[in-house]
Amino acid sequence: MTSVILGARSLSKRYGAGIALDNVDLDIQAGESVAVMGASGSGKTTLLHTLAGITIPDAGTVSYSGTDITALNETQRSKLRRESFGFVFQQGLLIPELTAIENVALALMLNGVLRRDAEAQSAGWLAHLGLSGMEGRRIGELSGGQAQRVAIARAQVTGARIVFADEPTGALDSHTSADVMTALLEATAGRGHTLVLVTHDSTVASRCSRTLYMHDGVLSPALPARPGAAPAGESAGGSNYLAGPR
Ligand SMILES: Nc1ncnc2c1ncn2[C@@H]1O[C@H](COP(=O)(O)OP(=O)(O)OP(=O)(O)O)[C@@H](O)[C@H]1O
Repeated sequence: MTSVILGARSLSKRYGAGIALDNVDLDIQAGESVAVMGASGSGKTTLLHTLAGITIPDAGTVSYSGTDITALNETQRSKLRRESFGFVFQQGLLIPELTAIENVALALMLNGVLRRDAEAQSAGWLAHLGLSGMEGRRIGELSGGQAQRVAIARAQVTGARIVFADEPTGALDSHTSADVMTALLEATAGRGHTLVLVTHDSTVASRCSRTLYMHDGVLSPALPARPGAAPAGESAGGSNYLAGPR
């Protein structure tokens, strides 16, 4: 038995004359790890942000556990993001002035957890991710891979059912990248949670249970045969519907 946790229907998004999402349909099952690959500018980040309720599509819907998040107002969407989603981005989301444990605990404190309890839970996650003894270091005092593990701890400490990761290993060497992917997969799909990640790295994508490709805003389960060709698997005039594994 499968359960769709995140579903997109007929998503379209334009920026001026450019099309970032072109009639995208997608179902993601709980517990899946889905990698989205594709050329620069093909629409991967726009898709990730739209699925996460950060960007509102021009047309189409995104439903999370049966709720149409495109119909929620900004306050409701921020609450949903805070409580149910986690984010691991290549840069920008960790606060450099705070220590590792403060960065993780902040996610809980924003949900009303008292600092002492928040830090206790955060210490558990940091230890789980191999960062014992580094709780008091500021982000700049950590390596790239250690900082990404702090970001994974922060994304998971609230019990997020879906983690969205944009190039989570983009700045890391291949060894550290493999370690971060192991941590990210264990913290998400390993616990029955869901991971949606954007990557340019086919080795990273191969660690996920499914890889999708963006090409000029069109989502496909297979690489386009050649630049400019219609993505394989998409019949002429057919639907771009991508169901998860059954
Ligand atoms: N806020 C924005 N304003 C204008 N155009 C945008 C905006 N965000 C994205 N775009 C455009 O939409 C298209 C898709 O961008 P997006 O960032 O989703 O691509 P991407 O596949 O993630 O690229 P990359 O791999 O380089 O990060 C690009 O042509 C981009 O220039």
